[in-house]
Amino acid sequence: LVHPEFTPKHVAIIMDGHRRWAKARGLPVQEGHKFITPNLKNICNVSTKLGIQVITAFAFSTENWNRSKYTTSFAPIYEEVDFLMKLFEQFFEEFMRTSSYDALNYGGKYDILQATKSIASKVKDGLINLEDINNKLFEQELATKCAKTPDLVIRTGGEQRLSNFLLWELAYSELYFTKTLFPDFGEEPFKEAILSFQQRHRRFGGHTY
Ligand SMILES: CC(C)CCOP(=O)(O)OP(=O)(O)O
Ligand SMILES: [Mg+2]
Repeated sequence: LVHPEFTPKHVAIIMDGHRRWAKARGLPVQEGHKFITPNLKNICNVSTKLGIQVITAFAFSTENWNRSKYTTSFAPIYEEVDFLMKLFEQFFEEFMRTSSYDALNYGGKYDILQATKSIASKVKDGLINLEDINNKLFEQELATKCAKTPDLVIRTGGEQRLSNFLLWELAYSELYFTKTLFPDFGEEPFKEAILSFQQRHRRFGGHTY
């Protein structure tokens, strides 16, 4: 990697392409999802070596609840979702000690709306004044607390969209899209994303060349 001093401190990852990977091999979709834990573990280990402090992985969105829902006479069955939830339980058991955290049942618009409602009710109750509302106060109301905005967001699987992920936090993050499906997203493709970041010229809307 060139310029190690320009390594991003916070990398967000939209893990995508699990089902396509499985279908291309004639496997059940769960075989694609199974790569979440080992690949994230690998990415966290590589990140530690590179000096990346935080990994935020988009693991399950508020919209993902509608997956493989079919109803029996008793109740809706969420086969794929149940499998993913069990996978996340295993993930948290393995990962509680690292600084990676998972965006689970997360939606950017939902988070912005709940922060807005919380602030509005505090203004109504006289706890804060309108003139107190600024970026810092708003960010404290977000579930993510906007602790550290991602320097880089990577999306695997070929799509080039944010899918309602970290809509406030990604204001000036560098975007990196790769066709590589997440099950194939190992150390080398991850390092290619970091190398691409290191060659960017971030201006944050400010100074010109
Ligand atoms: C829920 C999420 C981690 C799964 C990401 O992969 P995916 O199921 O969207 O896979 P496809 O984009 O290939 O359908
Ligand atoms: Mg997908």
